[in-house]
Amino acid sequence: MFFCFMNNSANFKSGFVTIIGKPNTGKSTLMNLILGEKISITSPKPQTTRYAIKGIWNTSEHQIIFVDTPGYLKPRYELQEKMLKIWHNALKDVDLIIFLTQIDGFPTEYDKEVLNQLKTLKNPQLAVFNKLDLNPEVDRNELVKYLPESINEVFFVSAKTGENIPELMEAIKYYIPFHEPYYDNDMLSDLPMRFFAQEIIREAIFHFFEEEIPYSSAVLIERFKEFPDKVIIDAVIWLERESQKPILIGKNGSSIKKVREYAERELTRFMQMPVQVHLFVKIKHKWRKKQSALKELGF
Ligand SMILES: Nc1nc2c(ncn2[C@@H]2O[C@H](COP(=O)(O)OP(=O)(O)OP(=O)(O)O)[C@@H](O)[C@H]2O)c(=O)[nH]1
Repeated sequence: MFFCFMNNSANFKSGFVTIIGKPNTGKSTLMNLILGEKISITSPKPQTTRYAIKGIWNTSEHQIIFVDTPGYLKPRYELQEKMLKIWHNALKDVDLIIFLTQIDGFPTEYDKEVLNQLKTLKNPQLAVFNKLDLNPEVDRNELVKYLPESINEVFFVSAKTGENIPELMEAIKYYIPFHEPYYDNDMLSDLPMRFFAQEIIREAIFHFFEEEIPYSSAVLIERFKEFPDKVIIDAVIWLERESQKPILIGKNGSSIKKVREYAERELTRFMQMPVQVHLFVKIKHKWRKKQSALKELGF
């Protein structure tokens, strides 16, 4: 972690914001929109975010650090237990909690459970109803009735079209305390590039495959070598069963080639230099259910 004290904390604001809510409500999309850079993965399938990812929003007067938490869910197996722990940790000690939900179907049992947890917390809280573009005529008063008193302000936005996002961004700045910046101000994230490489490869797998393969895959970067003119990355994709291997690889390697090409394109764009990705597929039997395997894979 880098600290820098160039700014006078008397008028500089800095703090931590966590975005919580049901999977697939648009947490990653919202954070990427605010930060103006793609640093957390997005996909139309739920639960693609397994980590608390920090992204940093720097302005001349603010430094706001976002923790993009996994969707809250009741643990069913070992991996989800870990995700729930990450979720709880992300709530502790943050300066602002953004409860993100989508207008359609609100309040789900899920929303009610999360809002019940929020009631007990003292941090400032914003409720954000996303996907306004899909329900522009919604009766807002009807929805607001379900919110607890712990919520300070309510916003109706579209992370897709950007509607009402500037107003939300102003509110975020307002609730952040006066404090010197926590990080060097040209940093977008304190996560190493190899973490992004891992996430982008996972995103590619979510993009090209159905249900079973993405949820059974873990990606581990084995080599990340930076040269003056390019970056070379070797990554292993761990699957749970032998039978999944031919699916991921595809006929004559056609499917895994798509994953590789997607990852190379996205990483080249992000790192602004050519990136070569080499992928290897291996099996770790039922890794999602084994404590030791989860540890080895970095969970
Ligand atoms: N129409 C519409 N779609 C949106 C909006 N915001 C996000 N989406 C879509 O909703 C899907 C889920 O978005 P994500 O940002 O991945 O959701 P998330 O909450 O981070 O999901 P998890 O990682 O599963 O927790 C994607 O297909 C987005 O493109 C919005 O304002 N309007």
